[in-house]
Amino acid sequence: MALTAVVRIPTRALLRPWARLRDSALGWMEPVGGVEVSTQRFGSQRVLVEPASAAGVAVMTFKNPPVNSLSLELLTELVINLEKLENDKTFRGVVLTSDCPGIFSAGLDLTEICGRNPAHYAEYWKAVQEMWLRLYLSNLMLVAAINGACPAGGCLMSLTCDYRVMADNPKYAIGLNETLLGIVAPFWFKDTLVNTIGHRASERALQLGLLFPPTEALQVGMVDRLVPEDQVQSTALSVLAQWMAIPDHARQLTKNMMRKPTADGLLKKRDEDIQNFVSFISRDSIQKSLQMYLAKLRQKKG
Ligand SMILES: CCCCCCC/C=C/C(=O)SCCNC(=O)CCNC(=O)[C@H](O)C(C)(C)COP(=O)(O)OP(=O)(O)OC[C@H]1O[C@@H](n2cnc3c(N)ncnc32)[C@H](O)[C@@H]1OP(=O)(O)O
Repeated sequence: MALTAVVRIPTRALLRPWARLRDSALGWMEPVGGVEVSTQRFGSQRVLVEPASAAGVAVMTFKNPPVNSLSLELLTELVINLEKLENDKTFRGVVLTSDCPGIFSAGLDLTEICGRNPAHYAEYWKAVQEMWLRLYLSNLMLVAAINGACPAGGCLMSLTCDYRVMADNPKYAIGLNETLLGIVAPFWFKDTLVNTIGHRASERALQLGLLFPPTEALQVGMVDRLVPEDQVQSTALSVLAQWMAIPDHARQLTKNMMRKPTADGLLKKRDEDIQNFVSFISRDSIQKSLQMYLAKLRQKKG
């Protein structure tokens, strides 16, 4: 891939993302008798965080209607809230789920990667990398409660979790469908998939941009369990309860041992990956493909 575009990569946003967002996590920690304890509900506009009834567990719900596309704002809020959970030692496990009926996440926000300028593409891609790195290397136990469609970046987000529970509804599908949009899943998307379903299945799934209905997703190992739609979250919570029985220290070191080499692949060349993305996404032919895809999505209603 030609590396032609050279862009300044803004670091302001993601080094201290909270500096550019009004932090609406009111009541996150309140001093009680000199001890900090978690209060009932926190989070931000697009990412709600609620402690579950089981001690040590939180539910993180994405609320970015209509389709939970991964806008720059949603990505930033996700990282902020995850960091808060990581820092609050009362939490050991998190369920990730969606507030948008029938949709877990539509993946990257196409309006962030279409018709913008190179500096914006760079800032956005850095946020996507950050989301992946933070989730993939999280010390917390993460369980995805996939209660709807889960294409591309939505699928990637779920693949960073330690376990995936999906609604058994044939209307929903999950997969890395990038090639259908005329774009290429980057190597770290590919690595995450290979680590989950193996090389041969990934090769086929990535080339064909396969979106697997739940039964096939279970067969190929992309999800771990299918349950009726109204039991997705409760099942995710009961899976977490089982994982909580494992001593944290041993589990965390094991997770890190399994995942760090993959994460290092990106950590070693983050800037190069951003330059690659910007130069690829700025091509006229790629912008045309994305515009046509967006237009098709928008026409569906008409
Ligand atoms: C080296 C370079 C590498 C480049 C790598 C780039 C990696 C990219 C990863 C990605 O994630 S790209 C995004 C891929 N996502 C998709 O293909 C999903 C597209 N969306 C859908 O299939 C459907 O919307 C849905 C999620 C199945 C939901 O269907 P539903 O019928 O319920 O809703 P819609 O009417 O289709 O959509 C409502 C509304 O939302 C807009 N929209 C949908 N998806 C996106 C999106 N990803 N980004 C931005 N906007 C999206 C859609 O256009 C509709 O808008 P309006 O018509 O209401 O304006």
